Amino acid sequence: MPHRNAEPNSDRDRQLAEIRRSLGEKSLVLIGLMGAGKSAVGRRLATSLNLPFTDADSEIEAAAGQSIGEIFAEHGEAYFRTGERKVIARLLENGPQVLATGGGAYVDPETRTAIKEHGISIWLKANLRVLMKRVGRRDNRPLLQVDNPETVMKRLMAERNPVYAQADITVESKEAPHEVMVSSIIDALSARLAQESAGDPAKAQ
Ligand SMILES: Nc1ncnc2c1ncn2[C@@H]1O[C@H](COP(=O)(O)OP(=O)(O)O)[C@@H](O)[C@H]1O
Ligand SMILES: O=C(O)C1=C[C@@H](OP(=O)(O)O)[C@@H](O)[C@H](O)C1
Ligand SMILES: [Mg+2]
Repeated sequence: MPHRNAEPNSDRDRQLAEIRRSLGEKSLVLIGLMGAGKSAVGRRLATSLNLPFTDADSEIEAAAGQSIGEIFAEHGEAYFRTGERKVIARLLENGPQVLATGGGAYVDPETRTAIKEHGISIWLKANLRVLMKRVGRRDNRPLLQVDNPETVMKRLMAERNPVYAQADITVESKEAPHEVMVSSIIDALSARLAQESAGDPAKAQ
């Protein structure tokens, strides 16, 4: 029954078009801890919204001509953070897009201010068990190349979660297919837009 199938699709299309329109030149910026799904889910979110996708870590690697691991090993974390700050400031000029940041980016006050100015931030919030399960698959995160990565992750959660909580939108990153995460993000964005257009004073701060 083409008519019955067409209705939900066009509703979805309208929802996606409304999000794109409301963004203007702003970027959707994914923040959260290592393993939250910023890169993997961000890429699919961009496809759904028909927006370009950018991964800040890949851009840092391209600018440096080195992998994140090499940058940390050869120059140290402070050098990486300086590059990250510069690269994200540059990338934020290219909206609209979906921008996946590395886990430490939003914790930097300058980068956080730039994201607030040029983006809508989305915190993918996951619990320790989910994060550890996901980061265990690859060894490309220098901060976790230690004897007890779970201790480091716990410390980072304690330090960073209160900062991530400043995000415009929080979406729980659960054990669900990537596409389910994309739908949750799109619904959360739509709900926020609806609140904004209704002039919710809680959103005017
Ligand atoms: N919702 C999800 N369900 C299952 N696996 C996921 C989900 N989100 C991300 N992953 C997987 O977890 C790993 C880490 O995800 P990634 O996007 O690299 O995280 P981040 O960029 O936030 O560090 C990848 O293998 C990714 O495919
Ligand atoms: O949390 C962090 O400080 C980091 C997260 C990594 O990105 P992901 O969050 O995409 O893994 C990467 O930027 C670097 O290893 C440092
Ligand atoms: Mg990533």
